Amino acid sequence: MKSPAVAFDQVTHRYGDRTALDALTFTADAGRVTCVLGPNGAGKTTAMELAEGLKRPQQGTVSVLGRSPWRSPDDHRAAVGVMLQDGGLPGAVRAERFLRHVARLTDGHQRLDELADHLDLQSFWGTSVRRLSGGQRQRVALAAALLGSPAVAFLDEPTAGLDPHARLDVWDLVRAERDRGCAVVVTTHSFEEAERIADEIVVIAGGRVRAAGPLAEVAGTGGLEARYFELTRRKGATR
Ligand SMILES: Nc1ncnc2c1ncn2[C@@H]1O[C@H](COP(=O)(O)OP(=O)(O)OP(=O)(O)O)[C@@H](O)[C@H]1O
Repeated sequence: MKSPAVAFDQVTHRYGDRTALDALTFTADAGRVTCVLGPNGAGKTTAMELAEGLKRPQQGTVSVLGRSPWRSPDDHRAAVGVMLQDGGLPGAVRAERFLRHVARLTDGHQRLDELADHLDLQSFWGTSVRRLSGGQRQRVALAAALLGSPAVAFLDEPTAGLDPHARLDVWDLVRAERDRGCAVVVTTHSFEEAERIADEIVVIAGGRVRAAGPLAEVAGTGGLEARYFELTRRKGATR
Protein backbone atom coordinates (compact mmCIF):
# COMPACT_ATOMS: atom_id res chain seq x y z
CA MET A 1 0.00 0.00 0.00
CA LYS A 2 1.25 3.51 -0.83
CA SER A 3 2.20 5.54 2.23
CA PRO A 4 0.24 8.74 2.81
CA ALA A 5 1.67 12.10 1.68
CA VAL A 6 0.97 13.59 5.11
CA ALA A 7 0.68 11.64 8.36
CA PHE A 8 0.06 12.83 11.91
CA ASP A 9 0.56 10.09 14.48
CA GLN A 10 -0.39 10.78 18.11
CA VAL A 11 0.80 14.40 17.92
CA THR A 12 0.46 16.43 21.09
CA HIS A 13 1.43 20.09 21.19
CA ARG A 14 1.09 22.50 24.12
CA TYR A 15 1.51 26.23 24.53
CA GLY A 16 2.33 26.60 28.22
CA ASP A 17 -0.47 24.77 30.04
CA ARG A 18 -2.84 24.97 27.05
CA THR A 19 -3.09 21.78 24.99
CA ALA A 20 -3.56 22.76 21.34
CA LEU A 21 -3.22 19.24 19.90
CA ASP A 22 -4.06 16.13 21.88
CA ALA A 23 -2.79 12.87 20.30
CA LEU A 24 -3.88 14.11 16.86
CA THR A 25 -3.84 11.32 14.28
CA PHE A 26 -4.87 11.55 10.61
CA THR A 27 -3.47 11.16 7.08
CA ALA A 28 -3.78 12.93 3.72
CA ASP A 29 -3.10 11.24 0.37
CA ALA A 30 -1.71 12.24 -3.00
CA GLY A 31 -4.37 13.04 -5.58
CA ARG A 32 -6.95 13.88 -2.90
CA VAL A 33 -8.26 17.10 -1.39
CA THR A 34 -8.40 16.78 2.40
CA CYS A 35 -10.45 19.49 4.11
CA VAL A 36 -9.74 20.10 7.79
CA LEU A 37 -12.72 21.62 9.63
CA GLY A 38 -13.01 22.67 13.25
CA PRO A 39 -14.08 25.53 15.53
CA ASN A 40 -11.83 28.52 16.31
CA GLY A 41 -8.99 27.34 18.50
CA ALA A 42 -9.45 23.67 17.51
CA GLY A 43 -5.77 23.35 16.58
CA LYS A 44 -5.95 23.50 12.75
CA THR A 45 -3.29 26.19 12.29
CA THR A 46 -0.99 24.51 14.82
CA ALA A 47 -1.34 21.25 12.87
CA MET A 48 -0.58 23.02 9.58
CA GLU A 49 2.45 24.75 11.07
CA LEU A 50 3.81 21.42 12.28
CA ALA A 51 3.28 19.88 8.84
CA GLU A 52 5.00 22.85 7.21
CA GLY A 53 8.06 22.43 9.45
CA LEU A 54 7.54 25.79 11.19
CA LYS A 55 7.16 24.11 14.58
CA ARG A 56 8.74 21.00 16.08
CA PRO A 57 6.27 18.41 17.42
CA GLN A 58 6.59 17.98 21.18
CA GLN A 59 5.15 14.44 21.18
CA GLY A 60 4.24 12.05 18.39
CA THR A 61 5.38 12.18 14.77
CA VAL A 62 4.53 14.28 11.74
CA SER A 63 5.59 12.99 8.34
CA VAL A 64 5.33 14.76 4.98
CA LEU A 65 6.39 12.80 1.87
CA GLY A 66 7.96 10.28 4.20
CA ARG A 67 10.14 12.70 6.16
CA SER A 68 9.95 14.87 9.23
CA PRO A 69 9.14 18.41 8.01
CA TRP A 70 11.11 19.90 10.93
CA ARG A 71 14.36 18.21 9.85
CA SER A 72 13.84 18.08 6.09
CA PRO A 73 16.41 19.59 3.71
CA ASP A 74 15.67 22.43 1.26
CA ASP A 75 14.96 20.23 -1.78
CA HIS A 76 12.28 18.43 0.23
CA ARG A 77 10.77 21.73 1.32
CA ALA A 78 10.56 22.78 -2.34
CA ALA A 79 8.09 19.92 -2.89
CA VAL A 80 5.71 21.48 -0.35
CA GLY A 81 3.57 24.53 -1.16
CA VAL A 82 2.32 26.64 1.73
CA MET A 83 -0.32 29.36 1.91
CA LEU A 84 -0.46 30.83 5.40
CA GLN A 85 -3.43 32.68 6.88
CA ASP A 86 -1.56 35.97 7.13
CA GLY A 87 0.17 35.55 3.80
CA GLY A 88 3.65 36.53 5.01
CA LEU A 89 4.14 38.53 1.80
CA PRO A 90 6.59 41.44 1.43
CA GLY A 91 4.54 44.67 1.39
CA ALA A 92 6.69 47.03 -0.67
CA VAL A 93 7.12 44.84 -3.75
CA ARG A 94 4.77 44.86 -6.75
CA ALA A 95 2.69 41.68 -7.10
CA GLU A 96 4.25 40.77 -10.45
CA ARG A 97 7.81 41.33 -9.28
CA PHE A 98 7.24 39.22 -6.18
CA LEU A 99 5.72 36.33 -8.12
CA ARG A 100 8.41 36.46 -10.85
CA HIS A 101 10.98 36.22 -8.07
CA VAL A 102 9.25 33.15 -6.58
CA ALA A 103 8.95 31.70 -10.12
CA ARG A 104 12.73 31.99 -10.54
CA LEU A 105 13.31 30.16 -7.27
CA THR A 106 10.86 27.38 -8.13
CA ASP A 107 11.42 27.11 -11.89
CA GLY A 108 7.80 28.11 -12.25
CA HIS A 109 7.73 30.65 -15.11
CA GLN A 110 5.30 28.70 -17.24
CA ARG A 111 3.19 27.99 -14.20
CA LEU A 112 3.05 31.70 -13.40
CA ASP A 113 1.37 32.49 -16.74
CA GLU A 114 -1.21 29.78 -16.09
CA LEU A 115 -1.86 30.88 -12.51
CA ALA A 116 -2.02 34.56 -13.46
CA ASP A 117 -4.71 33.67 -15.95
CA HIS A 118 -6.59 31.41 -13.61
CA LEU A 119 -6.57 33.81 -10.66
CA ASP A 120 -6.91 37.00 -12.72
CA LEU A 121 -3.67 38.38 -11.30
CA GLN A 122 -2.95 40.71 -14.24
CA SER A 123 -5.69 43.08 -13.10
CA PHE A 124 -3.42 44.14 -10.19
CA TRP A 125 0.03 43.11 -11.47
CA GLY A 126 1.56 46.55 -11.02
CA THR A 127 0.25 47.24 -7.50
CA SER A 128 2.49 46.85 -4.49
CA VAL A 129 1.43 44.00 -2.19
CA ARG A 130 0.69 46.42 0.66
CA ARG A 131 -1.91 48.28 -1.48
CA LEU A 132 -3.74 45.15 -2.59
CA SER A 133 -7.15 44.31 -1.15
CA GLY A 134 -7.27 41.35 1.25
CA GLY A 135 -8.71 39.07 -1.44
CA GLN A 136 -6.11 40.13 -4.03
CA ARG A 137 -3.32 39.48 -1.54
CA GLN A 138 -4.76 36.07 -0.89
CA ARG A 139 -4.69 35.24 -4.59
CA VAL A 140 -1.02 36.27 -4.73
CA ALA A 141 -0.26 34.03 -1.73
CA LEU A 142 -2.07 31.12 -3.35
CA ALA A 143 -0.18 31.57 -6.63
CA ALA A 144 3.12 31.68 -4.71
CA ALA A 145 2.23 28.42 -2.93
CA LEU A 146 1.47 26.62 -6.19
CA LEU A 147 4.19 28.04 -8.47
CA GLY A 148 6.58 25.14 -7.91
CA SER A 149 3.87 22.52 -8.74
CA PRO A 150 4.33 21.04 -5.25
CA ALA A 151 3.61 17.41 -4.38
CA VAL A 152 1.85 18.59 -1.21
CA ALA A 153 0.04 21.91 -0.73
CA PHE A 154 -1.15 23.29 2.62
CA LEU A 155 -3.74 26.00 2.15
CA ASP A 156 -4.95 27.71 5.34
CA GLU A 157 -8.43 29.16 4.68
CA PRO A 158 -7.62 29.95 1.03
CA THR A 159 -11.00 31.51 0.19
CA ALA A 160 -11.72 33.46 3.40
CA GLY A 161 -12.85 36.92 2.30
CA LEU A 162 -12.81 36.17 -1.45
CA ASP A 163 -15.67 37.30 -3.72
CA PRO A 164 -17.87 34.57 -5.31
CA HIS A 165 -16.01 34.63 -8.67
CA ALA A 166 -12.62 34.35 -7.01
CA ARG A 167 -13.86 31.49 -4.82
CA LEU A 168 -14.95 29.52 -7.88
CA ASP A 169 -11.54 30.17 -9.46
CA VAL A 170 -9.75 28.91 -6.36
CA TRP A 171 -11.95 25.79 -6.15
CA ASP A 172 -11.20 25.00 -9.83
CA LEU A 173 -7.52 25.45 -9.16
CA VAL A 174 -7.59 23.19 -6.09
CA ARG A 175 -9.30 20.45 -8.13
CA ALA A 176 -6.73 20.86 -10.92
CA GLU A 177 -3.88 20.52 -8.40
CA ARG A 178 -5.46 17.37 -7.05
CA ASP A 179 -5.92 15.97 -10.55
CA ARG A 180 -2.23 16.34 -11.32
CA GLY A 181 -1.54 14.23 -8.20
CA CYS A 182 -0.94 16.84 -5.51
CA ALA A 183 -2.03 16.09 -1.93
CA VAL A 184 -4.00 19.25 -1.13
CA VAL A 185 -4.76 19.97 2.53
CA VAL A 186 -7.21 22.84 3.05
CA THR A 187 -8.46 24.29 6.31
CA THR A 188 -11.83 25.94 6.08
CA HIS A 189 -14.85 27.14 8.08
CA SER A 190 -17.11 26.82 5.04
CA PHE A 191 -19.31 23.73 4.65
CA GLU A 192 -20.04 24.80 1.09
CA GLU A 193 -16.33 24.85 0.34
CA ALA A 194 -15.75 21.45 1.92
CA GLU A 195 -18.72 19.95 0.05
CA ARG A 196 -17.51 21.40 -3.26
CA ILE A 197 -13.86 20.39 -3.12
CA ALA A 198 -13.20 17.77 -0.45
CA ASP A 199 -12.55 14.13 -1.16
CA GLU A 200 -11.69 13.56 2.49
CA ILE A 201 -12.83 15.36 5.63
CA VAL A 202 -11.07 15.67 8.98
CA VAL A 203 -13.05 17.31 11.80
CA ILE A 204 -10.90 18.53 14.69
CA ALA A 205 -12.15 19.93 18.00
CA GLY A 206 -10.17 20.50 21.18
CA GLY A 207 -7.02 19.30 19.43
CA ARG A 208 -8.45 15.84 18.70
CA VAL A 209 -9.83 14.25 15.55
CA ARG A 210 -13.60 13.84 15.94
CA ALA A 211 -14.18 12.27 12.51
CA ALA A 212 -12.07 11.49 9.45
CA GLY A 213 -12.86 9.78 6.15
CA PRO A 214 -14.38 10.30 2.72
CA LEU A 215 -16.79 13.25 2.50
CA ALA A 216 -19.89 11.07 1.96
CA GLU A 217 -18.97 8.86 4.89
CA VAL A 218 -18.37 11.72 7.35
CA ALA A 219 -21.41 13.73 6.16
CA GLY A 220 -23.72 10.67 6.38
CA THR A 221 -27.34 11.05 5.41
CA GLY A 222 -27.93 14.28 7.36
CA GLY A 223 -25.23 16.30 5.55
CA LEU A 224 -21.88 17.73 6.60
CA GLU A 225 -23.21 20.75 8.49
CA ALA A 226 -25.46 18.69 10.78
CA ARG A 227 -22.69 16.18 11.39
CA TYR A 228 -20.21 18.97 12.18
CA PHE A 229 -22.48 20.49 14.84
CA GLU A 230 -23.07 17.07 16.32
CA LEU A 231 -19.31 16.39 16.51
CA THR A 232 -18.30 19.79 17.86
CA ARG A 233 -21.26 20.58 20.14
CA ARG A 234 -20.42 22.96 22.97
CA LYS A 235 -21.68 22.50 26.52
CA GLY A 236 -25.03 24.24 27.00
CA ALA A 237 -25.39 25.16 23.30
CA THR A 238 -28.73 24.64 21.56
CA ARG A 239 -27.12 23.14 18.42
N1 LIG B 1 1.56 31.04 19.90
C1 LIG B 1 0.62 30.63 20.75
N2 LIG B 1 0.74 30.83 22.07
C2 LIG B 1 -0.20 30.39 22.95
N3 LIG B 1 -1.31 29.76 22.59
C3 LIG B 1 -1.51 29.55 21.28
C4 LIG B 1 -0.56 29.97 20.28
N4 LIG B 1 -1.02 29.60 19.06
C5 LIG B 1 -2.20 28.98 19.28
N5 LIG B 1 -2.48 28.94 20.59
C6 LIG B 1 -3.67 28.30 21.23
O1 LIG B 1 -3.72 26.96 20.75
C7 LIG B 1 -5.06 26.59 20.45
C8 LIG B 1 -5.15 26.16 18.98
O2 LIG B 1 -4.94 27.32 18.15
P1 LIG B 1 -4.91 27.24 16.57
O3 LIG B 1 -4.52 28.58 16.05
O4 LIG B 1 -4.09 26.07 16.15
O5 LIG B 1 -6.45 26.95 16.24
P2 LIG B 1 -7.27 27.04 14.86
O6 LIG B 1 -8.08 25.80 14.80
O7 LIG B 1 -6.35 27.30 13.73
O8 LIG B 1 -8.20 28.28 15.09
P3 LIG B 1 -8.86 29.33 14.03
O9 LIG B 1 -10.00 28.58 13.37
O10 LIG B 1 -9.37 30.41 14.92
O11 LIG B 1 -7.81 29.77 13.05
C9 LIG B 1 -5.92 27.78 20.81
O12 LIG B 1 -6.42 27.55 22.10
C10 LIG B 1 -4.96 28.96 20.79
O13 LIG B 1 -5.37 29.94 21.71
